[in-house]
Amino acid sequence: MDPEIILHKPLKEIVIDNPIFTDFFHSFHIDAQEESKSFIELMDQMNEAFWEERACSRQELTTLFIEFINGICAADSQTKIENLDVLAGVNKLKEPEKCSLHLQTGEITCIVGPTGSGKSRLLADIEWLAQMDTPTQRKVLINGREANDDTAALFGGKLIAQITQNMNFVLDMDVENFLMLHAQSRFLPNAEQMVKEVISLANELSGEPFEKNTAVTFLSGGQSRALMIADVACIGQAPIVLIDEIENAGVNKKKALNLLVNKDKIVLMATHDPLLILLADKRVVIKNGGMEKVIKTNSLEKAYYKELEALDSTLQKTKDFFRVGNELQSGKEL
Ligand SMILES: Nc1ncnc2c1ncn2[C@@H]1O[C@H](COP(=O)(O)OP(=O)(O)OP(=O)(O)O)[C@@H](O)[C@H]1O
Repeated sequence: MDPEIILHKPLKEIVIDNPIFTDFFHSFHIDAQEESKSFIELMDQMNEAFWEERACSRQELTTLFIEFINGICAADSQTKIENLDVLAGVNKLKEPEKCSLHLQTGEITCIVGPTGSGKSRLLADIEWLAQMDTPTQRKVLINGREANDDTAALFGGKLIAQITQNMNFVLDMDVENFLMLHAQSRFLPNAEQMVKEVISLANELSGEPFEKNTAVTFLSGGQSRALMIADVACIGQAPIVLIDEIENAGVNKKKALNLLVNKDKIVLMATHDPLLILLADKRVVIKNGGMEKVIKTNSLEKAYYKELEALDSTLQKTKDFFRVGNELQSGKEL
């Protein structure tokens, strides 16, 4: 964030990009949300009454604003997640794990392994910011440093978002109000616009569209997951997203992952789905509760993904054909 650029940017864009600036403008009674002038342009047109009311000079306010920008830059560099490491612990037999795991922002990593091998345990260790205090004795590092409650506190409870198969709502509220509540709790100045975007994205991800006034308790499993993914991507600011098996969730998996990765997050996903596995940048193989090896998706696998995608699309078309009550008559319908 360059102060020189911020000083010349329309105020309404500044607060959309970084809502925390709203506080600064608010304390000087400046309505930034509607202001298309830049800070410098605005200062140029202010009269004596403006400065008297605020008990400061143009020079003082500009200095304060630059200090505020620098403060945000310093906080940003502290709270920017670049990578996460899971240092090897032990498997279920208490033998040392064969490898550690390194995750980077903008990358998708899958966790693969047979049922019961320990995929969810690995996600739980990260969610827990394990420090050799779980059965696996793994240690989680964030940006190379031991993660603890203070690390989580730096993000105000927004460090990690989790999306699982068994997500149910118990809230008696419609989709729009639910999202609005979340957006407002994150102080997003463009909450209404963001809520609209989340609903439209969720409807793109889910096979069965829903309305903004649908009660969240009425959403199907797939619709809930689609809503959660769109919410995590757009409103939630967590830089680390853990996903436990979305393969049967009734969402457009590829779109969902692209959406999350475009927002520059670390995405780690336990899955049995070969499409998701090949869509990822790499995968960690779990055996007997231990990390066995990390495999980078190679070019052959990436090419094979295309073949698999064509098969998957045929399967999807077939599912859609039968689930709306069609029958095969001539054999040419599909
Ligand atoms: N290294 C370990 N040490 C001790 N217990 C472990 C270890 N890894 C996994 N476990 C335990 O093994 C059990 C099964 O693990 P988990 O539920 O993570 O498997 P999974 O691969 O997610 O299974 P599924 O594919 O069925 O969802 C859990 O009780 C988990 O706590």
